[in-house]
Amino acid sequence: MADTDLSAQIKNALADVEIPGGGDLASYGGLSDIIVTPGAIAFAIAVAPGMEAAFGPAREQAQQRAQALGGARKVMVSLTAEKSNAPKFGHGAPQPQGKTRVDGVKRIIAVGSGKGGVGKSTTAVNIALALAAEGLKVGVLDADLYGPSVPKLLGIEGKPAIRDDGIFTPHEAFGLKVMSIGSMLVPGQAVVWRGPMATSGLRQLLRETDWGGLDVLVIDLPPGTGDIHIALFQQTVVDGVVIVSTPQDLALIDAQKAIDMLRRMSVPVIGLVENMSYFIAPDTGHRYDIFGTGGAEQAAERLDIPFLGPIPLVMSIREGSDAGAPPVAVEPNGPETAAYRSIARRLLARVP
Ligand SMILES: Nc1ncnc2c1ncn2[C@@H]1O[C@H](COP(=O)(O)OP(=O)(O)OP(=O)(O)O)[C@@H](O)[C@H]1O
Repeated sequence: MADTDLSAQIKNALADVEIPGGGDLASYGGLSDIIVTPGAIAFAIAVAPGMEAAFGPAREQAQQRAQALGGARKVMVSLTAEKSNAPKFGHGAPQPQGKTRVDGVKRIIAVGSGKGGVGKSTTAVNIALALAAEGLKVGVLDADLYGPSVPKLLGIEGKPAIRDDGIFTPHEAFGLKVMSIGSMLVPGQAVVWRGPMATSGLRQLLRETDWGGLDVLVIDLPPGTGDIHIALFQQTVVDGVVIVSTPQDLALIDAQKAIDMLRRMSVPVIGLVENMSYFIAPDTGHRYDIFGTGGAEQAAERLDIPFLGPIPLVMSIREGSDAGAPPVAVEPNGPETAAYRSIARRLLARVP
């Protein structure tokens, strides 16, 4: 059945769901679009602040109706309450209330960037592998809704398994437990996963996955600063964020914005990684500082955050990434692996 037909059928079924104060859910103004993908159904019910509990039974029934029609798809129905007074953040502001840890995950490290295409996902995956090489149990959550590339980087295909109780069983690759928001999307559909939909999707991937006891979960964030970041940092204890930048100035200015946001939200910045920092000639092994290296290190100093290290621009990183064979896993003795491992060790020194 076409996704649009199923979406319409679900909406019809919601006409039987009564909401507090009278009326039915299908005609309720707070019901979002119903998004249907090959693996998931997602929609949100926006309610007035304080009405979350009253709407609980309606959400439950909506979930059941959608599940009955959706077959094996994972159903995500979220209740969202718009806060009338948006929280204010500032330097040294108290942590927003309600941040919790994720069951079975000791530490969460997020990897972000000011802009896209700087190699954030590549860095996130290889840092995760480098942490695993230190003997830690590591997972990766790809939260980059607008360009989920972790499955390709780790050679993962298909959807994660879902247990009878609705909990995801993550993929496994090179010893990592892996979940990607990409497996819930169909190409071109990311744009409709806005606001509450995207954030509730992320929340479920994070909290309804059997991570099986991790020392560290590495989250690959979308580039920039958006809804996903704000929701994650408000709801979940993130132990620190690594910012990836390239040496070019523009990327650094964008990185600065990301760092400002983290400070305003009282999320610790672990440090800055300079990706594609210098070029190693494959034939001679010579190093060339093609962009004038050191920009990120100086920027880190200026911003008063630690510099975690440079990663070279090397063909093997690109080729290995495209082939689902990340260098840290497949070339444990290569120079690029040494760069990632040194960054991982500096990172560990900053996150207890
Ligand atoms: N150090 C590197 N050397 C060579 N190529 C690299 C390096 N880092 C990343 N790349 C390549 O650059 C491209 C972009 O990398 P990646 O997808 O990790 O970026 P991103 O910042 O996550 O992008 P997006 O914002 O689109 O998610 C990929 O083709 C990747 O293989």
